[in-house]
Amino acid sequence: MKIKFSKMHGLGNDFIILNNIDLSLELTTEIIQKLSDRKFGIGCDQLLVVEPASDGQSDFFYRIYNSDGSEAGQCGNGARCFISFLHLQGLSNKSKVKLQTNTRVIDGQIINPSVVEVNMGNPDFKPENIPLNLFEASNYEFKFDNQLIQFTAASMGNPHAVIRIATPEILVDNEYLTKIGSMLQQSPIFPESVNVNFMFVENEGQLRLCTYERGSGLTLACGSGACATAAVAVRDGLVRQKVKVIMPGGELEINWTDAGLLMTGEAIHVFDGEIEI
Ligand SMILES: N[C@H](CCC[C@H](N)C(=O)O)C(=O)O
Repeated sequence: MKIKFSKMHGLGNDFIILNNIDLSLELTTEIIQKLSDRKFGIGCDQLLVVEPASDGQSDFFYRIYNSDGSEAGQCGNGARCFISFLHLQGLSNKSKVKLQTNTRVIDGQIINPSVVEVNMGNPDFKPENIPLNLFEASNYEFKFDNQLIQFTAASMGNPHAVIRIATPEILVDNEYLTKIGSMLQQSPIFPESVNVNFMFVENEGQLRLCTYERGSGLTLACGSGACATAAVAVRDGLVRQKVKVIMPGGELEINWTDAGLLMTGEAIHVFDGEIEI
């Protein structure tokens, strides 16, 4: 079966986007892994699928798969590209769009053809909603190479752990990030695994972030990670409510308003294609 796709990215966090509004596509884990494979397929961090909404209030269902085939409840950079895709494909001409995921409903707005703002909602710090098998606390700690490492946890509709690092050099030590990230992901305290965010606070208006994502590993940017990290930093009094989050692939503006965490950033169309599945 031949299928059409769009390739898009937000700050180098890259996506294959498919239109499955008629629910004709049978996307097995094997097909998702093959499409996501950067050698044998098209290649992406996440595969995003347009489906009809089922909640009676949203415009579309926004389904999210990681490159390993696992399904996720949120993808911030992907949401901006998904909304831009809806316009590029003529699936919507509304400047404001409501999206249903399997964990949350989010509202997005086209600012211009390559910039989208999404209200990602509020963080949920309750361990049972992350999920995290620990008692409620603002900080948790674990041992790594005889070093005590602290983290906090929040859900943005997908699970996030946030580790504050002392020097920005750690953000380019991919071996260290991968070791810690995969260790936390495999820990029984995160029964649904976790996206691991490494945060360096530059000043009260700027954070640096690198994320070891659940199901995709190190990515160039993570929108839901930027939101979870900004929320933790604001809650801990480290930054102002409106903060620039700088990641290897670029930067996002995160503004924690009374309405929720507003994430504004690019949504870039790279190419369209067809592939046999
Ligand atoms: N890149 C995404 C994160 C995908 C989340 C996924 N890795 C998971 O929760 O399993 C973002 O921009 O928010």
